Amino acid sequence: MAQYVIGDIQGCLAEFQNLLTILDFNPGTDTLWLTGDLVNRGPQSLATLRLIKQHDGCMQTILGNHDLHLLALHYGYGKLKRADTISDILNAPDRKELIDWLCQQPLYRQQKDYVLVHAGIWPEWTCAQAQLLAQEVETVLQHKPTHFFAHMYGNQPVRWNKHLSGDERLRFITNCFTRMRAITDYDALDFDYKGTLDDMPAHCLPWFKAPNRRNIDKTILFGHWSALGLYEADNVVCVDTGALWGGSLTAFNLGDRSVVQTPSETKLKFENFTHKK
Ligand SMILES: Nc1ncnc2c1ncn2[C@@H]1O[C@H](COP(=O)(O)OP(=O)(O)O)[C@@H](O)[C@H]1O
Repeated sequence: MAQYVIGDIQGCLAEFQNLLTILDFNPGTDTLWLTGDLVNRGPQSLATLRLIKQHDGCMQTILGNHDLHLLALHYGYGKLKRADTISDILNAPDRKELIDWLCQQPLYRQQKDYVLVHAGIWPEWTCAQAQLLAQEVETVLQHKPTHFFAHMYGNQPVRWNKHLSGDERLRFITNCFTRMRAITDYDALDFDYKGTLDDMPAHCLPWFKAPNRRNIDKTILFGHWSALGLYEADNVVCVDTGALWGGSLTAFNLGDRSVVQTPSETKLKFENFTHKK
């Protein structure tokens, strides 16, 4: 009856399957929370998405920025980039079923003392408020997807104001849940910084260290920030350890807070190569 949270898979199916084997994952009794970004940049986005959809009772996800990018492309918005590896999904015979299922996934999950989001929660929002704001976006995404994706891309506005309305409000909420890492000058979203905590410029702070942070009554589980890596402090746990970038895929056990990791296939191939040399 174990429950784990697993970081951004991004099409790294081999690492995901290795991790399930090490955990001795039992779909009948165990559950997974996935931090989103199931697809893109990695080698097996289509097979990963199919596997998770097939097990959606025991593998529960939320949406990350790369999942939203895939959905936007399906609805005719955004541009396929050179590094994207999601064309196989867009060309798949079961494209519609996969997209319809993905579009129904939330931005926020909560259970007992844990909350799951892809990137973070805006510091001034309590968990209860964040849950309602996520639902505002989910409602539009599920019922008016074409409208939602027509207005999703963009970095503005960078500050929260409860009077924000319409597409600007939806964009700000979506950007917090799926793209935020650092904030600048205590109250503005920063979209540039992706590096480590040690190298963060003086005018930036990670969202979870903001002095005005109000979502500290629960432990917030998130991914999205591979340079942060496994981070467990400040009432947050980051489990994105860069499976895609030669790091590892991480599972964090919500019962005893133990950690299991499996190295990325890229790293294994490199080590075998240098070993043979
Ligand atoms: N609101 C948005 N504005 C801009 N890009 C977005 C937005 N939502 C999703 N995306 C997608 O997020 C991805 C951003 O990639 P990148 O900046 O490299 O982030 P990451 O570090 O998560 O890979 C792109 O695929 C982009 O299309």
